[in-house]
Amino acid sequence: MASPAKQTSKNRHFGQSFRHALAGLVTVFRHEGNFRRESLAALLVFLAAAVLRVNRFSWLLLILAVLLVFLCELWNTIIEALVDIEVEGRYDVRAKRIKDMSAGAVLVAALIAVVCGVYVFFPPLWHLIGGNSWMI
Ligand SMILES: Nc1ncnc2c1ncn2[C@@H]1O[C@H](COP(=O)(O)OP(=O)(O)OP(=O)(O)O)[C@@H](O)[C@H]1O
Repeated sequence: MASPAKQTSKNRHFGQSFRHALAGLVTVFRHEGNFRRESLAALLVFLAAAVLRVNRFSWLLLILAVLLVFLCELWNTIIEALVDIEVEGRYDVRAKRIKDMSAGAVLVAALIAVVCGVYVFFPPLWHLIGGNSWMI
């Protein structure tokens, strides 16, 4: 997925832009342990959804929740990289604040994903263990 050597000019066509965007995703996947863990968690969530045969709306909810977490993790990685370029390894209290707020955004996205997961999986799991139907 290597890009043309040392390009700094604008991409000339959609294919080139798309290739660079894909290279960006591969870079995040290779270098960010959190992104890999979240990808694994997403796979398990989709596997559980398939096994429990959840409905179309639940699939939509799960896919959007997973994409939201990926998006926030991507932005978090971008912000960390920009901060690191700026401070060049020095301790800076503003760098700490920016990185911590950025990580906070990922946490909020993860909480939204957990709420979606509970909404989707609680009823079928409750049904599976024979719980009372008035609960759901
Ligand atoms: N230059 C800096 N100045 C001050 N604090 C910093 C600096 N760099 C990092 N930190 C602090 O250290 C923490 C870890 O920074 P690092 O860049 O390693 O993030 P990370 O481990 O990749 O985070 P995440 O788990 O969100 O991906 C930050 O959340 C921040 O609190």
